[in-house]
Amino acid sequence: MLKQPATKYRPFAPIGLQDRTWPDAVLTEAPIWLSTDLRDGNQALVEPMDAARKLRMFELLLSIGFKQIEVGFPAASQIEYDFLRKLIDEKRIPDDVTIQVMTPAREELIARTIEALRGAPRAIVHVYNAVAPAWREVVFGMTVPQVMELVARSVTQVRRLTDAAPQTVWTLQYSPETFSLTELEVSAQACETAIAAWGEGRPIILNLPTTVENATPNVFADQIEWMSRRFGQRPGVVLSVHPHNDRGTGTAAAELALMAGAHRVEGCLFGNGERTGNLDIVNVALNLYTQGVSPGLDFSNIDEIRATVEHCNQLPVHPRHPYVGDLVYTSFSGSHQDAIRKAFAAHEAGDIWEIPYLPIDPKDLGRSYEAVIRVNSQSGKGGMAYLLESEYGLALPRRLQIEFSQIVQRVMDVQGKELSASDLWQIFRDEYRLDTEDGLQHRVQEVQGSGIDAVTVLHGELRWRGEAHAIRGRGTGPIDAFSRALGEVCGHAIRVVDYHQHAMGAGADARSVAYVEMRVDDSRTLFGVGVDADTTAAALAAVVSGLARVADRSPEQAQSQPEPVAVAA
Ligand SMILES: CC(=O)SCCNC(=O)CCNC(=O)[C@H](O)C(C)(C)COP(=O)(O)OP(=O)(O)OC[C@H]1O[C@@H](n2cnc3c(N)ncnc32)[C@H](O)[C@@H]1OP(=O)(O)O
Ligand SMILES: CC(C)C(=O)C(=O)O
Repeated sequence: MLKQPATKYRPFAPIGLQDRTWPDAVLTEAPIWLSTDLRDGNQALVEPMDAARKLRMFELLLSIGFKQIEVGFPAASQIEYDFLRKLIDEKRIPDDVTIQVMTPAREELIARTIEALRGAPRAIVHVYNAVAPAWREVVFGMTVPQVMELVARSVTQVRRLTDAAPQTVWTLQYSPETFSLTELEVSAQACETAIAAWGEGRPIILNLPTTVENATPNVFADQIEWMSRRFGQRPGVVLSVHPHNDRGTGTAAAELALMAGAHRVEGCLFGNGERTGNLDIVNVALNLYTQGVSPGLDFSNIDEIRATVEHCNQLPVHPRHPYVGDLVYTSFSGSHQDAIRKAFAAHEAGDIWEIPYLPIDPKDLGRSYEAVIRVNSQSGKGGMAYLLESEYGLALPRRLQIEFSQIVQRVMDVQGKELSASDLWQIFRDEYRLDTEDGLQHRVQEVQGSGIDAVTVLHGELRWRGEAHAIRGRGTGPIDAFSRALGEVCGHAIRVVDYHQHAMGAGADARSVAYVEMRVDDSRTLFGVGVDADTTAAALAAVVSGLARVADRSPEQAQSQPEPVAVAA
C-alpha cells in the first residue's frame, strides 16, 4: 500500500448539480427490471453457461416474472446465436416478455445480431460503445466527434436493418458504456445522436451504466438526475441504469438512481456479473418489498432460485448474501435471540412485521423459522429456550432457563461448536434424567379430611437407584406427601418451592411436563423436570429428577458447588 495514494489515484469529481431533488424522493413503485444474467452475468463466468444451463436460467427468469430479459450476445459465439434461435424457433418467449440482445457498435456484429433475431415477435437491440476519456483515447483512439460518428453510423444501420423486418416490434437500447466515468455533456451528446439516428419519438432505452463503479452513489444519483432533466420527458425515451458493484455500493447506486429519475434497472440474480458483480436485482426488489412496495418479481421460493442460479453459474452464493444467504436469518448472539423470541411471542397474524433483527419475514421467501435462532458460545438463555420451545414444545420457566443455560454454556465451553435443537434436547434429557427408570411405580393416594384441614396420604412403590422401596407420606397435596416420603427413603430434606406445568403435544399423544423448583437439605434451589401422560405423575417424577441431580454430584462437586447450578434470584 502506498503512503500517499494521491500520487497514484484520482478522486472522483462531484457533479455540481444545483437543486437536486432525489434526496427527498420516495420509491413507491417497482421499476422495469431487465435481467442480464444470460449476458453480463454469463460473460463473467469462468465457464459460461452451456445451452442446457442457459435454458434453465431463462425459464427461471420467466418463473420469477421478468418481462425483459437480455438473452445474450448472439454475434459472440455459435452457442449464443443458437440459443437465441432456439427461443425464437421453439416459440419459448411468452407474449408479455421481450428479449434483448447486445452488440458492440461494429458493422458486422450488428448485422449478425439482427439477422439472429429474425422472426422474434418483439426485441430490444442493445448497442453500446464506451465514451469515457480513457476508452476514447486508449481503446478506440477516437476524438469526441469520431465517437458521435460511430454512434450515428451504428444506430442508422440498426434502423435500416430493423425497418426491413417489420414483423418484429423493435426497441433500440443505447448504452454509453462507462457513463459514470464520462463528462455528462459527452454522454448526453451520444444519447442525442442515438435518438436522432433512431428517430425522435420511437421507442428507445437510454441505459446508463456504472460500467466500473467509481464514486459514492450520490454522485451517480446526481448524474442520473442531470440526464433525467435532459431526457426524462422526451417521447419514447425510457431511462435505465446498469450499475456494477466495484465499490460494493451497486444496490445503493440503483436505488438512488431510481429516486433520481430512472425507471428501469438492469442487473443479475444475487449480483453475479463482471468482477464484483452486476447490481443484485433480488436485493433491490426485496428492499422495495420491505418498504411495502410490490416488486412485481416473485422470490417466494428463494432457496430453489438460489440452487438453480448456483447450478447455472457454477458459483456459490455467499452465506451472508442479503435475503438469501444460509445465515442471514440466523441469530447466534444472546441479546438478539432474546429480542427475537419476545417479539415472536408478541406478534399476531396480521400485525405489521416488527421483529427485531429480521428485516423481512423469512416465510415470505419460503424460508422457515427453524434457522432463525442457533445456539453457540455467543448465545444466551433466550436462544436455547426458543429452540426447545419451537422444536420440542417445552416452555421453560424463566429461572429454569437461567439454570439450564449455564449447563449448556459448560458443554459449549468444552465442545466449542454450535448446538442444534436436538443436541439441546439430549443435554436436557440427560441433565434432568428424563430417561431414568427411577420413580414412583404404583401410586395410591387419598385425601383425608376436608377444607383447610385436608391432607393427602400417598403410598406406593418407589424405585430409587435400582432398588424398590415401599413408601408412605402425608402432606398438603400429592407433591408435598411424596417429597416427604422420598426424603425419608433417601435421607434428605426436600422442599418444593415452586411448580409449573403445561401440556406438551396435542390430542391423544399429549403429555404433561412438570417443572419443580426445590431445595434439598440446605442447598440453593434447583429444578427437577418430569414428563408423563398423567399430570400428578409428571410432578412427582420432577421431584425425583431434582433429587437425582443432587444425589449424583461427586463429593468434590458438592464441595465446590453446593448445588448443581446456582440460580440467580
Ligand atoms: C460493458 C461490457 O460488458 S462490454 C463486454 C461485452 N461482452 C463481451 O465482450 C463478450 C463477448 N465478446 C466476444 O465474444 C468478442 O469480444 C467479440 C466477438 C464481440 C469480438 O471479438 P473480436 O473481434 O475478436 O475483438 P475483441 O473482443 O478483441 O474486440 C476489440 C475490438 O472491438 C472494438 N470494440 C470494443 N467495444 C466496442 C464497441 N462497443 N463498439 C465498437 N467497437 C468496439 C475495440 O476497439 C477493438 O477494436 P480493434 O480490434 O480495432 O482494436
Ligand atoms: C454496455 C453496458 C450496459 C454494460 O454492460 C456495462 O457498462 O457494464
